[in-house]
Amino acid sequence: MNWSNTAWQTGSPIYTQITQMPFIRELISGTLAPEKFTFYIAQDSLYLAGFGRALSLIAARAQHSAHALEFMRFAEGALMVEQALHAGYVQKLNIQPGVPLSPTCQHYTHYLLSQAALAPLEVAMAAVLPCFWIYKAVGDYIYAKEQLSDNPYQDWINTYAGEEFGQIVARAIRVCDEVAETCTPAQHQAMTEAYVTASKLEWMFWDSAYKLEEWPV
Ligand SMILES: Cc1ncc(C[n+]2csc(CCO)c2C)c(N)n1
Repeated sequence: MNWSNTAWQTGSPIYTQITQMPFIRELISGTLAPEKFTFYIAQDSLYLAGFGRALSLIAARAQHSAHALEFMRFAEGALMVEQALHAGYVQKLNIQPGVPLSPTCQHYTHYLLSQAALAPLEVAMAAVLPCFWIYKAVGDYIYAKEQLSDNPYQDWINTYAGEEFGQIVARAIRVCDEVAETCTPAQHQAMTEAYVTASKLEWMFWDSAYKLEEWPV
């Protein structure tokens, strides 16, 4: 069995819980409070800036040039989405520059950056995989469930359910599996642990937007 099959099976309860979160249910029904969506977009823009750099670090550390190139493209994709958010939503929603990272956004972004810089390469690759894979699955889930023709969040919903994003995700899974083929069972275990941790942080990211999370002090 590929490593990615084990990872998906291990992380699937977290994926299922994400689909049942109020943020996702209300995105589907179009009833999500605008300030929660705005909070999410502002934090996601900050997240993507860090995520793109984490992907670049992994690209620099990759053993094979083909894998380095893939991660460079992923990094470019993340930063392009960040720029597109700026050009579109950040202006439309009047998000002010200088918004601080929420505690969860800080935790998630810096977890990925530290894994990308310091963890064994295969673990770093596994840590960034839920950002691709869980997002794709959640995007498809929302797209399939959503019934409104005038959902105010339709543009966002279309971004991640598309075929183009599906191909990027498939490539990220393939690189992880190619690297995992050369790894020991102990290394597979460490990869799966990083995958599950990042999956939990995906859950927390949605939760923090729903709660409009603030620093306690
Ligand atoms: C918290 C959070 N997690 C994942 C994504 C999804 N995502 C955005 S860019 C990109 C890679 C493109 O090469 C992926 C997978 C997100 N937006 N926000």
